[in-house]
Amino acid sequence: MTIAGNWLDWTAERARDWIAVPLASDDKYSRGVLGMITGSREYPGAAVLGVEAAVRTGVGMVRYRGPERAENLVLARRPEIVRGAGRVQAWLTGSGMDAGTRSTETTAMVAAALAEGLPSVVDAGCLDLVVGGAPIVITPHFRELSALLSRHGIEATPQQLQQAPGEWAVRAAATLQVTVLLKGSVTHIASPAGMQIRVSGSTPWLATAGTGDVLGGILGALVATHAEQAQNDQNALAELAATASLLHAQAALRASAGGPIAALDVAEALPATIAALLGGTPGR
Ligand SMILES: NC(=O)C1=CN([C@@H]2O[C@H](COP(=O)(O)OP(=O)(O)OC[C@H]3O[C@@H](n4cnc5c(N)ncnc54)[C@H](OP(=O)(O)O)[C@@H]3O)[C@@H](O)[C@H]2O)[C@@H](O)CC1
Ligand SMILES: Nc1ncnc2c1ncn2[C@@H]1O[C@H](COP(=O)(O)OP(=O)(O)O)[C@@H](O)[C@H]1O
Repeated sequence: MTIAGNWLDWTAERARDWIAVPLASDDKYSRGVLGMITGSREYPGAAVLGVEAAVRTGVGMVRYRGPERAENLVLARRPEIVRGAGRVQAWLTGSGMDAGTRSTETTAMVAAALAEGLPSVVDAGCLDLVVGGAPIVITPHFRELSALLSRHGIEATPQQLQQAPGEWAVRAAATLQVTVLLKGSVTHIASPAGMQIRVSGSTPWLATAGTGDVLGGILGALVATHAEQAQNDQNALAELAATASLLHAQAALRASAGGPIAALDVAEALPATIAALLGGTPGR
């Protein structure tokens, strides 16, 4: 473990502790159910990417709610997914949505989901719906965080955020009172309680469309499988976020092997990445 300044550099050893390995006594519900409200008519593919990543990370079940086209694509790719309303342990919302074109019905559905107070991951097109003080982790890139801060009266360009990502992640967590995962070549995670974690060692081949949607799915699955801890402790949410980012980076390295990758390749590399992280012991 390295701590540079106030930043804790996240390691595989620490990430390992946040993989919920199922026990003989588990069933799908005891492992945790992730509710996903993602995708839109404009971006149906983002729903597929997030669902694939969540399933490949390991979760008891995914319940998906979204527009018909996205739902059809999700089910065509992953028949394991259950559609419609139902009980969940955590939510992932916003990937593949645009706050500017989001329907009133979708806005109401996401607001109701977040109002349940369950631990939630909020991405892209639902960042405007975040309420401080809840067990929420947001996953913006620089443009998204710049726009979100502006809603709270703080003006900073995406370029300014990129020049000092750690400082801005900390400031955003304090202002918004949620855990912030600020994406970049180095990803910075800050909790309102003051935890600061950095994840590096990825590959620039990750700079391709849809990899952020994959990260959302990974984090959603990790939160759903640790719902109780995430509910009660913003620092647990920060450690889960760091673990998701580390898995994302390692899956990208595995999928890339030095060459180009597509977002779905990263999701598909997750099971082998997780097995390697756990030490490759079957049944561990
Ligand atoms: N497969 C899927 O379903 C995918 C779905 N996705 C989903 O898409 C949603 C929006 O996410 P995002 O990151 O694209 O949004 P955002 O920060 O508003 O960026 C817009 C900015 O980019 C700029 N810009 C555009 N084109 C440019 C160009 N050629 N060269 C240079 N600049 C260019 C544009 O600038 P402008 O054209 O206005 O000058 C504007 O500033 C989100 O829900 C995400 O989940 C993605 O994950 C991808 C895969
Ligand atoms: N140059 C880079 N090096 C390493 N990782 C990167 C780089 N650029 C982007 N990433 C990672 O790729 C992902 C891109 O996410 P995002 O910007 O939301 O894309 P999208 O909206 O297309 O899914 C993030 O996890 C980010 O940390």
